[in-house]
Amino acid sequence: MMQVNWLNVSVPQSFIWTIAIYPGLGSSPLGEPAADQEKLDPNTYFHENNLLSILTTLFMAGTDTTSSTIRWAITFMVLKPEIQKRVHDEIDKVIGSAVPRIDHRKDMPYTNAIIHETQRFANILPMNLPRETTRDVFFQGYNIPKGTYIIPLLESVLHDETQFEKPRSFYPEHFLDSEGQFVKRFAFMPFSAGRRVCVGETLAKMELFLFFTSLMQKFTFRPSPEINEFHAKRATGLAIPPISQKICCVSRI
Ligand code: HEM
Repeated sequence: MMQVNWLNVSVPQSFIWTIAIYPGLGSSPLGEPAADQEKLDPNTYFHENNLLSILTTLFMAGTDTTSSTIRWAITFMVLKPEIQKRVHDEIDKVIGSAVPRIDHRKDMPYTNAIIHETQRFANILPMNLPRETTRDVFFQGYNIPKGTYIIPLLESVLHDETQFEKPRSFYPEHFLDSEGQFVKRFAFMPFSAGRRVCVGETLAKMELFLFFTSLMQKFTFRPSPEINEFHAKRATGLAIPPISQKICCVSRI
């Protein structure tokens, strides 16, 4: 409650604040009559069980996915030193020694293409998330009864040969036009699509750009001399990372 002295209580300060503190102050964020007792009822939105559940979901959905993608990006840089060099060149030209910012992205089509191609090719959530129909559905000639489990395989779009020239290769040109400018692809759906699309998509895209460029700005990645052959093999997990392999991070500074 210390915060209340200096916060403007009519302006929600954060998600946690909105659910955990605001309703107790006298009115809900929606301007409805407040309810301290609402916070005590486990069936209401403002109960702390709900807050805990939402935050756990955000952490679970938001950490492994992003870190697995970064691990794939580094793996591809180790395997493709000529591509790594082009990313380094673009970082040196656009960012230099500054701290990477999200507004650098629009001037970095090659790096942006690498991140998109990493997500497309690595396909870290091939089984997506299972969903269930809430009513009978007729879709593309099929009757799908209410209560059917649906597992939309993202590979069917991410590796679709009618959509990508070289679906089974790491090929950044999938996201570049003939002028070297970044191009969006309709079939790029690592975050799925529709009403249940990943709620963290925008945050994840910002994180991927900032983490990847920060790492690449500071290091050159090479296979460790201790290992004979470096692979892009899939490990297991919900968000599938590459297998663990030793690499050398050579400082560029
Ligand atoms: C590279 C990073 C990420 C990828 C590839 C990814 C991908 C996905 C996919 C495919 C889904 C399922 C969508 C569907 O069922 O159709 C999903 C759901 C979800 N994602 Fe992400 N995600 C990423 C990062 C994040 C981040 C950073 C957050 C939040 C901090 C997040 C939060 C969620 C949540 C809460 C759901 C469940 C949404 C729902 O059930 O309606 N994700 N994500």
